[in-house]
Amino acid sequence: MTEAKNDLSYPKEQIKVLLLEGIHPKAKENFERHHFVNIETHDVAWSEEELLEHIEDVQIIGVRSKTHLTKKVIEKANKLKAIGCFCIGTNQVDLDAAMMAGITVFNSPYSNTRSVAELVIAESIMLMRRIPLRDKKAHEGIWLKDAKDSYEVRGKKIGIIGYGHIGSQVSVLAENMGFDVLYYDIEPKLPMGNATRMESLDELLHRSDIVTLHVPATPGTKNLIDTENISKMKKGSILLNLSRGSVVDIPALKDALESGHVSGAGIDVYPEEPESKGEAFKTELQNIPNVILTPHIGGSTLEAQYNIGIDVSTKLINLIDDGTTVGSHTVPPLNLPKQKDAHRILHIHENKPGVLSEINNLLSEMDINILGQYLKTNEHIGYVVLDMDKEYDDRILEEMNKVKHTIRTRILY
Ligand SMILES: NC(=O)C1=CN([C@@H]2O[C@H](COP(=O)(O)OP(=O)(O)OC[C@H]3O[C@@H](n4cnc5c(N)ncnc54)[C@H](O)[C@@H]3O)[C@@H](O)[C@H]2O)C=CC1
Ligand SMILES: O=C(O)C(=O)COP(=O)(O)O
Repeated sequence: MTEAKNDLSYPKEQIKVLLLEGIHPKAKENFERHHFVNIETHDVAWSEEELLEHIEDVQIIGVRSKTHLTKKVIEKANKLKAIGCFCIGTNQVDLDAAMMAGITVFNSPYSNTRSVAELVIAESIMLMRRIPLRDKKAHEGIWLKDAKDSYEVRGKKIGIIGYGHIGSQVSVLAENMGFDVLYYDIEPKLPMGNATRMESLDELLHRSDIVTLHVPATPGTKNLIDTENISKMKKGSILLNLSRGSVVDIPALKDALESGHVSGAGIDVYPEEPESKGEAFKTELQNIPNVILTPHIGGSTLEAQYNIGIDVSTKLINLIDDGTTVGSHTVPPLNLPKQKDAHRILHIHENKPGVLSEINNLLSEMDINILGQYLKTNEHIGYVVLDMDKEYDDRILEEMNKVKHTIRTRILY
């Protein structure tokens, strides 16, 4: 067990906020409006070495999809209270390490959903009409006017793999465009509109004219679309991947595009992606006809980035101000009322028997009256919040920290 960490409710100017990867300025503005002053921003992602060098004084870090917060970084981040993923994916953070260090991790689960879904529809039409080739030729001064291999999307089958926030939003837009929508998810999901749930991935692959991926990066989705599954796709069908680079086996897709088994692809995410804007980029899919390659910009619209900036910074500010963890992927989610005439103890501990009774005994021995008590646990850790009506006394923090299995204690006063 690591040593428990103490945090007092100290002035906000001492809280260092580090925002990486060009997070929208609205986030910084929001922190400033809430009296945070020590905010450092950078337009690029940081490497593990850079993080290891600077993470020790950081209390709040904001990243997008490129900065990897590994176990090694988290173990060095002694003061870190919270990580904000200013995006949907959280796979760039070692969530288990963060949880066991009592670090709250937030993301923005809906703010760029629509942006991704719109791009899926746009690319579906562009690829069904073989626009990449005709666009290239027109730029080269060649008038390629014909209807060869060009189809409407109306009446075609779009197969959505992963029917979560983005997949179901694609479903609604696609149906409105006249697509016949099929979907497959490992969880039971109700259909939107007239969409049809497929019993198996195989069934979806066999039936779809366009297959679009909207699953997270997990061990279960690694190379989900490999040679075997590509061979189950309809001849001449199209593949879209705007989810994560790990989901598609790129050499297998390249072979299928070259053989014509897959007639087009829209790829936004790659197994290896450059860290920052303007860097060189290489993929085996370059210069293959009817392939749209985009630099991981599915969620990159001004609307989405603005909304994400406000959403995640607000969650981080609420955590600091009153301990609220709603939306957390690590510390159990608690929605807390504002403190009123009380000090608040926030205690994160390993979820082992006896912790709560030890805390309650301790408080009663110290003659502390509890005005409100809130608790949420998950399989590994517990989060208990106690409002007390007593003058703040340094000993409380010290004693709370001695409670067995304590990970972190913070007091707001
Ligand atoms: N290109 C970009 O800029 C963006 C990419 N993304 C990616 O899109 C992913 C999906 O986002 P959301 O829809 O918001 O996530 P979500 O969590 O709402 O939905 C994911 C769905 O995938 C399902 N799923 C998981 N494993 C599966 C499997 N093996 N087969 C079938 N279904 C499976 C889940 O049950 C869930 O319903 C994110 O995890 C992120 O990686 C998200 C936003 C922007
Ligand atoms: O929201 C996500 O998961 C994304 O993939 C978008 O990532 P980004 O913020 O553009 O680095």
